[in-house]
Amino acid sequence: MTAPSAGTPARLRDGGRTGTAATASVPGSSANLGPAFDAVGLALDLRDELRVEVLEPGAGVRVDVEGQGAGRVGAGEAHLVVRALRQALARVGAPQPDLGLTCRNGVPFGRGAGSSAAAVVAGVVLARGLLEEPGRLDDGTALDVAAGMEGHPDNAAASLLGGATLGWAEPGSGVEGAGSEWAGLEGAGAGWPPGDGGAGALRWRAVRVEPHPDLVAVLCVPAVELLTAHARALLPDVVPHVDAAFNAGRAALLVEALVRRPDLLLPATADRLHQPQRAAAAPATAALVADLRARGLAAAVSGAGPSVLVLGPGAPAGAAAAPLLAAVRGVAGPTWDVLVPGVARAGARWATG
Ligand SMILES: Nc1ncnc2c1ncn2[C@@H]1O[C@H](COP(=O)(O)OP(=O)(O)OP(=O)(O)O)[C@@H](O)[C@H]1O
Ligand SMILES: N[C@@H](CCO)C(=O)O
Repeated sequence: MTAPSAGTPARLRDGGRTGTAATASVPGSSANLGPAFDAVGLALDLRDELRVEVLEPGAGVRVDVEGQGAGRVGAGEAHLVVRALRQALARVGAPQPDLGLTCRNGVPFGRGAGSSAAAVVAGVVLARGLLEEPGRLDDGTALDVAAGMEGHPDNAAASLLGGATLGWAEPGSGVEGAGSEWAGLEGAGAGWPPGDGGAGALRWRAVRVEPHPDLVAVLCVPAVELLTAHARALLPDVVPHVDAAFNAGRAALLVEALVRRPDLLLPATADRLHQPQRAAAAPATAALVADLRARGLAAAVSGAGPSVLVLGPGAPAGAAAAPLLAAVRGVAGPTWDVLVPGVARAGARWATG
C-alpha cells in the first residue's frame, strides 16, 4: 500500500544529493500487557540502531544487517525498514532515492518484543531524518504510517513514543488506504473497526503515559519463534460479552497500575480475550504465565508471544530489580533467557548525518 501524499511534495535535505544521511535508534516493546489487546504498549530498552545514506542514482538499495536477524531477512526493496522508509517518503510526496542501509539489531525477531514494529518505526524516522522539513513526518503522521503497516498501533506507538502507550483507530484519516492492511495482513476479522468495514480510511492514534518510576519489566525469551500472523490467525471473530466486560475492567485498571499503582499489576494483567485462545500455539508460554501468576507475579504473554513479560514494582536502579529477577528465574528455569531490559522512557531517536 502506498498512501497518496497530502499538501505540497516534501523535499529531501540537500536536494537528496549522494551522501545525505540519517541515523535512528528505536526501542522494542511489549504489547497487550494482558488485557489491553492491540491497545497498550510498553517500550523496552532493547534497541535497533540504524543508518541510511542516499546512494548515487542507479545504485539501487543495499542493506547490511548485524545482530538479530543477520543473514535471514531479505535485502533490497523487500527489507521491512526500506519498505517503511519508502511508505513514509511517499506519504509526504518526497522523492525516492537509491539507498544504503545499515542495521545493528538488538530486538529479537518473532519473540513478542515488537521487532517488526521497531523496524517499521525505524524506517519512518529515518525518512524523517532525510527530509528538508522533518516536521512533515511529525509523530502523528509517523504513527499513522507505522501502525498502518503493522495493522495495529500498540508496538509501533511504544517504539515511537517510548514509555507506555494507549493506541486506537479512528475512521477517516484523510489519507485513503491508511490502515487498510488491518483485515488482510494479520488475519484479524473483517468488520473492525466498526463502521469502517475493516479496510477503509483509518487514522491510527496514540497517547503516551509515563510509567511509574518503580516499574520493572522482566522478559523471559524462549529459543523458539512465533510469527504474529500465525498467532493472530488463532483468534475467534466473536467473543462472549462476559469476557469482553472482564477485559474492559482489567484494561482500565492496567493504566492506573502502570502509572500510579504497581501494587495492582497482578489483577491488572489478567486476560480472557487472546491468551487462552493462543495457548495451543505456545504451550510452554501459557504454562509459564500460569505458574508465575499462581505465585503472585504479574505475568502476561508479551505481544503475540512466545516471550513472557513480568511486571513488578521495584526501583529504577538495577539492583532493585534483583528480587523480581531471581523469583522469575527460579520459576522459569534454564530454558528461558531471562532479561531485565528496562522500560525505555525515550522512544525513537533520530539524527542527521
Ligand atoms: N529489524 C528488522 N529488519 C527487517 N525485518 C524485520 C526486523 N524485525 C522484524 N522483521 C520482520 O518481522 C518478522 C517478525 O515480526 P512478528 O510481528 O512476527 O514478530 P515480532 O514483531 O518480533 O513480535 P510481536 O509483534 O509479537 O511483538 C521477522 O520474521 C522479519 O521478517
Ligand atoms: N497486539 C498484537 C501484538 C503483536 O504484534 C497481537 O497480540 O497480535
